[in-house]
Amino acid sequence: MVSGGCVGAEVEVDPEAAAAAAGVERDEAVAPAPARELVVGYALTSKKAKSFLQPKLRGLARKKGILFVAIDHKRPLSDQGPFDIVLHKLTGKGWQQLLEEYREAHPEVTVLDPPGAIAHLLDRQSMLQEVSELDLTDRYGKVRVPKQLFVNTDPLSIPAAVTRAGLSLPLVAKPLVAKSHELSLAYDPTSLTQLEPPLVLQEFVNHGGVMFKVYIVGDAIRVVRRFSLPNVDEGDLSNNAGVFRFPRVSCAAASADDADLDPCVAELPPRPLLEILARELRRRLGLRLFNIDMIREHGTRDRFYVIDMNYFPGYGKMPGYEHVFTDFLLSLSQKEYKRRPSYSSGEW
Ligand SMILES: O=P(O)(O)O[C@@H]1[C@@H](OP(=O)(O)O)[C@H](OP(=O)(O)O)[C@H](O)[C@H](OP(=O)(O)O)[C@H]1OP(=O)(O)O
Ligand SMILES: Nc1ncnc2c1ncn2[C@@H]1O[C@H](COP(=O)(O)OP(=O)(O)O)[C@@H](O)[C@H]1O
Ligand SMILES: [Mg+2]
Ligand SMILES: [Mg+2]
Repeated sequence: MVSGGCVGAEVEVDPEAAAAAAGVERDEAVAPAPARELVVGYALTSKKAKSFLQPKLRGLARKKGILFVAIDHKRPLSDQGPFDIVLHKLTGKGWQQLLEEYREAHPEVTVLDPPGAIAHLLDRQSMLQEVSELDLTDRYGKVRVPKQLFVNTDPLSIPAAVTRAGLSLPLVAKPLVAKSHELSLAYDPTSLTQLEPPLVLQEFVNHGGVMFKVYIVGDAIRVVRRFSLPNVDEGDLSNNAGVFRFPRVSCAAASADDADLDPCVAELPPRPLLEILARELRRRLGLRLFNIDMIREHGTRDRFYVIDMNYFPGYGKMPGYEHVFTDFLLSLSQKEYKRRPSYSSGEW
């Protein structure tokens, strides 16, 4: 039975990430502050601006010669600025139009990230396409995508479509649009007819109730563990009928002792595997700001699944994000952008 557990509660952050947050031992070269202020225009919802532009980020940025300036997303950008970088996470045709006009007039300005690249992650079918095609297997492990099926037909025909596609229950039903977080779990064929397409149906993979949020900021990678859904066993399948909505609880960071977690479940994915995955996805997607939701198949050590990807996620919850982000912005201003990947983990 899937409980309404706190999906998303952060349970652990790597000690080294904390050290990195303190700026104690960081192994990447910190780009020197620019001669003049680096002006970063931002176009974000008020919720996003509040969660991302925390005082600790603004303060450190100021010290490093970086100035965040709000963009009026209803006026031409050329009448505002000048900007060195435009940072955005807004939808809407009006904004896209203004941004494209600005990019044509100002190719020298870095846009984080280009709308065409962001588009890959806006729906739950295309978002995992590159991971699926990459089919990463190396000596550190294997990274795949669960079997999934896009359905946009009469709900009564979903059970037959699932059978034809060879998907096994239980299935996670996810709205096609990534911004919608109304997810549910279907245990039996009949419950599939209660679903509301368009949806992506994804095989549920047992993963011991812990997932990994892999945050990417340029070359930098940070991994945190979050509580996730518990395993589903045969009993659940036979004792449950119907569709179970599970709450999207994006809990604030909560520290918890690793000892509470089975080490086989809680061990972070191998660093070299994440570095290859991140490098490949940056290249294939043309994105610098995204995260990867990853789970380890229960009972295995090195078989992983990517179940979700997000553009410009909640970096404010990532310990030390203010250091990672300001170094990244400075590296862009140097235009060399030759940092060694910075990685912090308590276990690598
Ligand atoms: O705000 P937060 O901190 O919950 O961040 C959300 C992300 O949570 P996470 O960083 O992964 O823990 C969240 O990630 P999940 O989809 O929950 O895995 C999304 O990226 C969400 O953006 P959107 O609503 O899908 O456009 C993010 O919301 P926005 O604030 O970017 O709208
Ligand atoms: N295929 C899956 N197998 C197991 N658990 C899953 C699967 N897909 C999603 N989940 C669980 O549901 C949560 C939310 O799913 P996700 O695809 O990340 O949607 P959202 O974009 O709302 O975060 C995940 O963090 C994980 O706990
Ligand atoms: Mg997710
Ligand atoms: Mg998501």
